[in-house]
Amino acid sequence: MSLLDLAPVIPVVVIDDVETAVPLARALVAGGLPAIEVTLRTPAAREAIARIAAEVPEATVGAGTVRTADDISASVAAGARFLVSPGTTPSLVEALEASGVPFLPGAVTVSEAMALAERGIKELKFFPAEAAGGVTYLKSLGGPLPDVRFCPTGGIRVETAPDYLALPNVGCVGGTWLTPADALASGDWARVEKLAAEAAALR
Ligand SMILES: O=C(O)C(=O)C[C@H](O)[C@H](O)COP(=O)(O)O
Repeated sequence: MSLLDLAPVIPVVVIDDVETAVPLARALVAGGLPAIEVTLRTPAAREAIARIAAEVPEATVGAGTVRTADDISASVAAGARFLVSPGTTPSLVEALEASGVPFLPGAVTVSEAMALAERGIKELKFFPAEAAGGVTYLKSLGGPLPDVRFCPTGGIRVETAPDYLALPNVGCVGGTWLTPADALASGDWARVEKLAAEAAALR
């Protein structure tokens, strides 16, 4: 099954305290969102991926903010089952292809999407979605590139997600709104589960 079809929303999570990783993942899964993207933006990220992979088998945990070949090897070694990059460089795409796990490379322009499609990569992250043109822009890409599907991420919230999900070239959306920093800090897993359930029902 494709990464874009696991759930209508991929939660993008920024984990500062590794102790929150497992309860956070459990709350997201309980709410109905099994695919979880842990961004490599914090020092705790790698260990967080490892703990979720080991202790929450119902989750499909992946790494986000993947920028280098080292990010890829460290993430896969930690247990990441998919990889997401904010953008794409020639060396990064080669390393993603060699990683052995599914991946969503970032693209915004028609040329970036065409270059990836030329290599047979037709499931992409569209980042930063809102800032780059949002629903209108993605709808336009669907004309000339109907075979390329996207996971738009960046600035999307529960109120705007349905407009993206209604597009034929959108498989799912990504976002941080399901895991507010204050809920993580206070361990309010019931709130995270509720936000996840609301998102899981979007499609
Ligand atoms: O870290 C990455 O790899 C990114 O590409 C950026 C994230 O996907 C966005 O920061 C999502 O954040 P929100 O806009 O708050 O939903």
